[in-house]
Amino acid sequence: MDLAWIITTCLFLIVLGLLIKYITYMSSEHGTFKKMGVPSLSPLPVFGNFLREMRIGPVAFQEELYKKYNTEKVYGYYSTRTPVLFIRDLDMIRDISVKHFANFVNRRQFQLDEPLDHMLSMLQDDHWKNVRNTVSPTFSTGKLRRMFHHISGSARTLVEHLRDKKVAGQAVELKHVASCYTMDCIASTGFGVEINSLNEGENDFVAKAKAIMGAPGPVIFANFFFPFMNKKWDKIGINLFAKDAVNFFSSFVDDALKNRKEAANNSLPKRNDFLQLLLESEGESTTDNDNMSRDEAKELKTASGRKPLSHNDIQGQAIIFLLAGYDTVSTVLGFTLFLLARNPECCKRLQQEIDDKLGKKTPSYDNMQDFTYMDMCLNEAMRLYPPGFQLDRVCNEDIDIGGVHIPKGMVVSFPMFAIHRDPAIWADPLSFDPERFSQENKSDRHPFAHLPFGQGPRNCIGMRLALLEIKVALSAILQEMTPVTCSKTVVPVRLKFFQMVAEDGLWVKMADRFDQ
Ligand code: HEM
Repeated sequence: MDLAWIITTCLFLIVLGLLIKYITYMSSEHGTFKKMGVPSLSPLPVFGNFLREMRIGPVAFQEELYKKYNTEKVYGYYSTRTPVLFIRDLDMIRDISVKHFANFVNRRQFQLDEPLDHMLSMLQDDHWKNVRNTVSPTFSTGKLRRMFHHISGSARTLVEHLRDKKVAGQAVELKHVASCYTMDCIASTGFGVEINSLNEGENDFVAKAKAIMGAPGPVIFANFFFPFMNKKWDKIGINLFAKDAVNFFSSFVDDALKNRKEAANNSLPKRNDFLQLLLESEGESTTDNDNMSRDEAKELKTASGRKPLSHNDIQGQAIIFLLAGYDTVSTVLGFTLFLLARNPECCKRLQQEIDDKLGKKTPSYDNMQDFTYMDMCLNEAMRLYPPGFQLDRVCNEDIDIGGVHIPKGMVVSFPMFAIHRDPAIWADPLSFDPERFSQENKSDRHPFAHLPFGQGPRNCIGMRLALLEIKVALSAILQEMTPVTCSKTVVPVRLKFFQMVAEDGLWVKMADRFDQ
């Protein structure tokens, strides 16, 4: 027999063996839901139901399944190899998020390089508790008050920009202007950097921040199809986030921290931004954190003692501050202004509230707290367009909840977008109606029917900062201008495939309030 033939045959058998092993491994969990007696989509080998999810996009996929299984408490699908249990029942969502939180501390893991794997959203168990405990006080009332002047400065720039557009009679794309405003807020409240992205375009900070935020793209799929690679992507030159941008921020944070320590040693004035607060927050107690209920704070305190944050921990929190606060805040601000333009009666009522509380005064931290109707409008905008449209947790120990046995290791997911538009919960769900959030109407509804910031100890840590940024911008804009629909306005809104972003943009014009 010729040697070349033997080598080719051996190679062929090795490749075939590896392929069979790969297919077997990737399909090995595909019987899970059948065994559990839980209804689910039938999986394809290796892919599970991933192809369908990618063909119609995760938002439409979530809604499709929610409607298909409308009489079930739970149902499943396979995200390539991984079984994902959708929880439709609101009592079960409550129990998983709060009552049985100890069983569901962590989120689904995606393998990220350092320091991204140290971002709070990615951390697990006691490491997460320790970092959350340390970072939480940086979002307390006192700390937000100290950041306030940065936010109101950015809002002034935004209003000036919109005023110019109004005078020129030009249309405005709300997601774009809201993103510039949010970037200015993040740069100043997070890093002590003053930028003016609306008028000055991209500097290094903005360009690198955008590179990190827009980065994962198709490479993220690698995580779904090669889950066993486990942090080895870096070694073969594949980075899920733009490496040079991550390095830029890592050095930026290092330099800033070094300067601040030196300044403190020389008794120079402190800055009032997230990095400074992160430096100071070590040693503070969670009782300073009015971001969460007493029970949640108690839950956090059970962590085994507080440890100082590592270098990677600090870097990770600086980057998550950037990642988690940019698209979310700009999405909510953009959609709220757009929905107000399309619902002039609601806009008028909100302007009346702003006039009553503020008159022509500049918004201050204290008068941001009692805008009841503004809260209702924001809640309604986040119902229709929740930036984090699906939440997940991983079960860390077998447990029975609501008559369903959830095994250890199971990924559970809350279909937030679909719940927020369920006609059985919300009458005429696609209409914008802030009255849904009046005290009376709220008390008639399940408290877990509205989840824009998540719930329980692992909810959004930046909620109060986010709402502050949005409210300051809204009140400053609506004090003197009204968003109105124009020839460029496209309705109904078509959402992009993977994000809570309008495919055709959110176009309006700004009208002078006092000309109408
Ligand atoms: C309107 C704006 C925002 C929305 C709608 C939003 C929404 C969310 C949601 C739904 C989660 C997951 C909660 C869960 O799993 O139960 C989350 C987590 C998180 N958010 Fe936000 N967010 C916003 C703004 C911000 C801002 C401004 C920051 C920081 C500056 C931030 C930082 C975080 C972090 C660090 C986590 C992970 C928390 C943890 O794992 O302990 N978010 N957010």
